[in-house]
Amino acid sequence: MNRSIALAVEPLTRDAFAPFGDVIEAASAARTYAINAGTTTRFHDLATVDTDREGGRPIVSLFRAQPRELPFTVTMLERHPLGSQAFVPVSKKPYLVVVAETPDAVPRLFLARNGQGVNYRAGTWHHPLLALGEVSDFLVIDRGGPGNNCDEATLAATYQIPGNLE
Ligand SMILES: NC(=O)N[C@@H](O)C(=O)O
Ligand code: NI
Repeated sequence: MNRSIALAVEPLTRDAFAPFGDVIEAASAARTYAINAGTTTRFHDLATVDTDREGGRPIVSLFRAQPRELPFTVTMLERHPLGSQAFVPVSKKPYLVVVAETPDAVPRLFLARNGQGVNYRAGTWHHPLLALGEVSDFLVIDRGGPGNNCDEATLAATYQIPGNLE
């Protein structure tokens, strides 16, 4: 059995996540401006929802995720070739994001905190939702429609998410 490779956790930032998609947070807004007579601030255009391929449409769902036990072994990744997929936490609980350029590349492990959301670009290899600590709700914006929109890959190596993420 091959040894499992330890992953180093990185803070989730717009620039670090750029190869994989968007970070949904106020700090990532290209444009921020007051609306509604100054009673509201708009953090504009944080992510691109790309769901129209092959007759798809954007849908909004709620995911209620059970927390994962750490340490956790990453053995598979998935991608959605026909559309983007965004996760916005309803709470401020941290959660984990695992992405990779290809199934053969060493994955990147990001810690999302303080309500940060992510939008996986269509085709981005990622691990299914990894909530931490308690049952966590996420608003999910992704593609509804015909066709296969989920490819899974069993990884040639396995990767360890450590128990202590601090
Ligand atoms: N299966 C499903 O809708 N969820 C996954 O795509 C995920 O990334 O969590
Ligand atoms: Ni997914």
